[in-house]
Amino acid sequence: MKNHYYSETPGTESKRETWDFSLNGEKFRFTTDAGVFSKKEVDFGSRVLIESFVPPEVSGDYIDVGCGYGPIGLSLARAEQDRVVQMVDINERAIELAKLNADKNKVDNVKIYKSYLFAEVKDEEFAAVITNPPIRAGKTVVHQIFEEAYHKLCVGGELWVVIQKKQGAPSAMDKMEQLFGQVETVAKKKGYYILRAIKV
Ligand SMILES: C[S@@+](CC[C@H](N)C(=O)[O-])C[C@H]1O[C@@H](n2cnc3c(N)ncnc32)[C@H](O)[C@@H]1O
Repeated sequence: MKNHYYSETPGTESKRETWDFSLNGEKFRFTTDAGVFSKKEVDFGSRVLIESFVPPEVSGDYIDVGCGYGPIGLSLARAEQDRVVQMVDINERAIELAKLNADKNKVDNVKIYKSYLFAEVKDEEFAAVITNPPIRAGKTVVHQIFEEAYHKLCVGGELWVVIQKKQGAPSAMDKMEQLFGQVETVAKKKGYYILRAIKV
């Protein structure tokens, strides 16, 4: 468990790298490290999610669950500076990097902290829950994110998920439909599905 990207404290020796990356036409400089997800470049699925995302009509904060070193949350926060984007992850090294990356990229409208799923999240009534979920943590954890997201969203709030077909997109869709009463495939690219469910 220790060396997986979803460990609380990665056992692997730190080996930080810094690189530039454009997301939705905005330039970012990210520092990543051994023991965090997709450390060489922004994950393709996360990129498709960022590019497909359409802000919900309702006002309120967003939360990026399993934020890693921060590409999704920071990109959404830069795009919508009148909202606060909360970013949580279980991996302490990822949280440290997400804070550093927020600072270096001058993104202030974020609140970044360690949390097992929503365990430390005190706020309710989010306008959007966005996640590239930790598939390797297992289906139970992924589906738990959807369940807790439903309770943490305001009416009109939206759950946005990126998931590969081969990593469980069909069962994710079933679970989201069960909880929200509907689910929509907003985009499909190279086997990655972008799913959205609205709390009505
Ligand atoms: C697929 S990665 C996505 C990371 C990041 N959002 C990105 O786009 O690069 C999933 C993330 O979920 C985190 N994670 C795993 N289990 C978790 C849990 N129980 N609670 C919170 N985060 C968790 C992992 O540490 C990892 O950073």
